[in-house]
Amino acid sequence: MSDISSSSAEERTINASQMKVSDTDVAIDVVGMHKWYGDFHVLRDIDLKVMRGERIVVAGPSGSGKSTLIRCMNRLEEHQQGQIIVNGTELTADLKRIDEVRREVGMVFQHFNLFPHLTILQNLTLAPIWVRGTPQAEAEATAMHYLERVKIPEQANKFPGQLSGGQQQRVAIARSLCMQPKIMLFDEPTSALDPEMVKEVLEVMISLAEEGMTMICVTHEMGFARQVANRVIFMDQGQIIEQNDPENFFSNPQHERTQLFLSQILH
Ligand SMILES: Nc1ncnc2c1ncn2[C@@H]1O[C@H](COP(=O)(O)OP(=O)(O)OP(=O)(O)O)[C@@H](O)[C@H]1O
Repeated sequence: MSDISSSSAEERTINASQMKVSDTDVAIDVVGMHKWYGDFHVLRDIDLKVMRGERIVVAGPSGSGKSTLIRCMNRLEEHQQGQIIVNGTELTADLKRIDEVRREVGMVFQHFNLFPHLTILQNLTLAPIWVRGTPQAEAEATAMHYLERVKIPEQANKFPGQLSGGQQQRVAIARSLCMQPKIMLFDEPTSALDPEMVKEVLEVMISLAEEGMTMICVTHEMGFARQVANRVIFMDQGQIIEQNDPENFFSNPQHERTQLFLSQILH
């Protein structure tokens, strides 16, 4: 397995100019969006346009609303004001399409959320068979393809508890890929992992980025942000207060809250 840390930035940095995106090629459009938990105004006037093929890292202090924002993008959480348009569907307006939207938007969580009593193969084929109606043999072939893709085909018949955390997270990524999503949301996918397992999960995410997957990642992995993101978004107290390409974001943060955050995590 290649060593991310020893790869040069030139080898790994993905050229933003290679992305073929235009104003009409919007994957997710969040417009004037607000969300409350009871009386608590958790997201305030969020505007965010994500183009197809973009790789966005969402950074910010604990409690700033990062997870809530991406959970709103596949309606795991409901917003109360404004619009979230995913692949052309406004999430509150067209509830009938919500299942379809969820299939187009894969999500990987901090805790892998695998069913412990099912084998890896069964975890991967469950939704394709029962949600999509895919024949079992086809679902299993697809599952094996994606297990190869995340480099653990030999684990297919084991149970989640027999795998390391890094392997379980790779299974969770493969499970999302089995639904052939157009967009992948990652909510701190490496936070629950031991340090030595972080790299193997980041490598899978990097390869997805290299293949052009639209990705929005909440992560504290600033090395990943530098290497892979073409935009870093900084949230504070429910607002996006700064966004920039990684080079400028890290070298020249504009907002004092961003400067403080970076000084705390990078030193
Ligand atoms: N279901 C909920 N009900 C009420 N408040 C919630 C709920 N979920 C999150 N919150 C609160 O909303 C705020 C934003 O939470 P969120 O998890 O989005 O932040 P975050 O930036 O992802 O934080 P972290 O980096 O610690 O995961 C926090 O103050 C949190 O306590």
